[in-house]
Amino acid sequence: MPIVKNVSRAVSQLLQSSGCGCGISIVPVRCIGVSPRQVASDASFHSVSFSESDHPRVLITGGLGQLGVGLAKLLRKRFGKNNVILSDIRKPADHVFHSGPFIYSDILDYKNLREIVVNNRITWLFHYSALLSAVGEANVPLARAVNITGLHNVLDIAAEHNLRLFVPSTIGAFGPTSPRDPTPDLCIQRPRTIYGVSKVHAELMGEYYHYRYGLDFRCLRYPGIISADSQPGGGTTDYAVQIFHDAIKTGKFQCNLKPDTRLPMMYIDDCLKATLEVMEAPAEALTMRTYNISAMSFTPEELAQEVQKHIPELQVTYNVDEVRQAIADSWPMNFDDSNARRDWGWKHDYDLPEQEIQELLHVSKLQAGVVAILV
Ligand SMILES: NC(=O)C1=CN([C@@H]2O[C@H](COP(=O)(O)OP(=O)(O)OC[C@H]3O[C@@H](n4cnc5c(N)ncnc54)[C@H](O)[C@@H]3O)[C@@H](O)[C@H]2O)C=CC1
Ligand SMILES: CC(=O)[C@H](N)C(=O)O
Repeated sequence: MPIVKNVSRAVSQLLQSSGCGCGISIVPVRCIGVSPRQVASDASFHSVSFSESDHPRVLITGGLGQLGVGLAKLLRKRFGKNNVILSDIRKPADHVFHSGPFIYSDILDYKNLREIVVNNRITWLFHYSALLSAVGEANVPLARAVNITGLHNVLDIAAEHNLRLFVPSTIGAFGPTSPRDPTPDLCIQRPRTIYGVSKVHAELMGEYYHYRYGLDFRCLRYPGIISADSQPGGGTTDYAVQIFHDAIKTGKFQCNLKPDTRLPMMYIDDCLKATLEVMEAPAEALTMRTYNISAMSFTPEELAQEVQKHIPELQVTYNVDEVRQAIADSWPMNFDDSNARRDWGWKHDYDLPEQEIQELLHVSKLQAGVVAILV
């Protein structure tokens, strides 16, 4: 399974593209929906949600976080710019606002969400809104509202309007009593964070709606996701993103986890690829509705060593955050994703060492850029 060498390609990619802030603008939406929730007790939604010859009409909730903008970019390439609507409760950066449709949507506002789905003839919904593990522990009532009540709104609207629904779960859906190395799809799940509890709830509710109402619910348990052009949203695995930003900006990085804390991780391109692939997979290929996906697994110390190959002057220190450390110690160290590989052909790209010559060329370009920034 994944060793630190496997991180090479992702590290190179991340360091190359590191940077990017968030500018902003606003698009208010009136709330005019009035009818009550309508999931009939005998409802059945087994038909496909759009004509196979058409592109899906996509809505992404919580789209301005670490993952949503990249997902929109990928989906717009595939389905057309105007078929993919990003939404959030925050103002989008200028470049995001100008890159395709954006709309305000608070997932706690059921009527507004339904209005958006109806008016835009949405057929696929990617539900990204959430409070992540560390910020969730800091504000449990809000995490409960967004991650659980918000999910209920999304599930009802998806069932009512026959949507194909993707909800990401996480390595955080497991806990200290789960097998940790590796963690299979089906095993004991007793997480000890509100984030983890809400994600187990999402997995179970989505599957229940699938079997009870025929909702086309699809769910992947993501590892910690590393990216360079988007900021992490307050999770336990954030260090693995922050190190790239700090390495480029200051040449110093203070890690809030112990150096030997091993967690499953994935480069963002692999994560988004998997998300699109599972949504496009024929229903008959899916023997389950919730799958682990895996790529690599490393510790802060191993990642730091890898980054130092590109930026030897990077100084790494450790100042452990007890809350995050306790969370990390209860999470999987390696993820077993053999079911995803078997059922719908999941295969990650970012773990193979690059051809030596490519790497050398890449590194020298990279070092030139880094020196220019640091001087
Ligand atoms: N980034 C990661 O490493 C991982 C992410 N995931 C899941 O993927 C999804 C996306 O993750 P990230 O982009 O990293 O999250 P993030 O925390 O960066 O972004 C979440 C977004 O949700 C929005 N949001 C909060 N309250 C909302 C509300 N009431 N209505 C609408 N939007 C609201 C926030 O404004 C934010 O832009 C989440 O569900 C997360 O649990 C799962 C595993 C790993
Ligand atoms: C792994 C996740 O779900 C997220 N990045 C977090 O650390 O909370």
